[in-house]
Amino acid sequence: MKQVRVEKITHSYDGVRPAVAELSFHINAGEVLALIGPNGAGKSTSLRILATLQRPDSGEVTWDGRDTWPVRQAVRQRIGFLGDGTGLYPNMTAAGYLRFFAECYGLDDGAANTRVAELLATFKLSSKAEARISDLSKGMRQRLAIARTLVHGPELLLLDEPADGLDPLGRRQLREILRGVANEGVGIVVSSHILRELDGFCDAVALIQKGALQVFGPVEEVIDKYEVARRVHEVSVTKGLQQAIAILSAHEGLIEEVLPLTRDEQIDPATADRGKIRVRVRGAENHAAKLLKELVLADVEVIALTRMRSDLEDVYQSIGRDEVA
Ligand SMILES: Nc1ncnc2c1ncn2[C@@H]1O[C@H](COP(=O)(O)OP(=O)(O)OP(=O)(O)O)[C@@H](O)[C@H]1O
Repeated sequence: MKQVRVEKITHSYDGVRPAVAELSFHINAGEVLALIGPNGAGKSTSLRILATLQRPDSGEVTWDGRDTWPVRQAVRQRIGFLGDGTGLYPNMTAAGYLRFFAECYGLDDGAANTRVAELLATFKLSSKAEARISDLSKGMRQRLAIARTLVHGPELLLLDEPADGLDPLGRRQLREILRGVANEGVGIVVSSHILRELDGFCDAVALIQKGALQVFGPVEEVIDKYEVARRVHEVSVTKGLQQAIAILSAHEGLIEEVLPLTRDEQIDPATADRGKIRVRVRGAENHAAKLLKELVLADVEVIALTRMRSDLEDVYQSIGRDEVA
């Protein structure tokens, strides 16, 4: 497939309140689309409809312009789907589990063994091939569940909250793996209610809220459209706070907050010598670097300068939503 389009899908489970309403977005081959929204926004419903597991009340999902519902059996062969829960069998070995699915998809012994070995290697599970699933860590189990969705070489991968519960290292590994899968031409839709999980690795983003689309487009366009021109940074100062406030006010004029360095401290922002300043910094990262240099040259003791929010979080803030973590 080249492009999958969700065209004005509306679906209600109770016939009263729509779980998704007039939702439209698309995914191109080789792209990662982040489907973001708070709990209950309609992400899982959208993914199930995309997977042809549920028929929308109205609207359609098309593959290269053709409605998928009449040909759903064939389309399902071309989709990898990870829904709520991993669907792992705890008593199987990692390799046995993948081989089982490879056989379900009709691969012969030789092809199945090759595919299983490839997937175990891609998902960094080769050393655990003969380990029982119940003995794997959460991150490994999650990787195995995703590996299973790729056994049959799908063209579209639909993953419902795949990063849920993974630690930062697990999330980074997952991103790298999915980026690699997308680079081979697979279109990927990943849902999450946590913006930070998906920032920096998806190509396009669809933000949904109460079943309705708020924003859709390539990440860069969305960021430009919502004029995320100023990024919130936190400057931690152990000496020279007033000097730092003066410099940052003169340059940026947008100090959001002055806070104590630690929770136990109480400070008066007008007189304190140490503290944290939250400031909206204009433009690219190198602008922050220039400010840092100026602070240091003015003898301000800066112990850290950290970006507080990701670009997508700033987009979300600028459309006035706060339900996404
Ligand atoms: N099988 C179902 N029967 C009845 N209502 C449902 C069903 N599945 C979802 N809903 C309702 O549809 C709406 C959208 O739910 P959905 O699971 O698609 O959202 P979500 O964004 O995936 O949420 P979460 O992040 O909590 O998984 C919610 O109001 C939910 O209660």
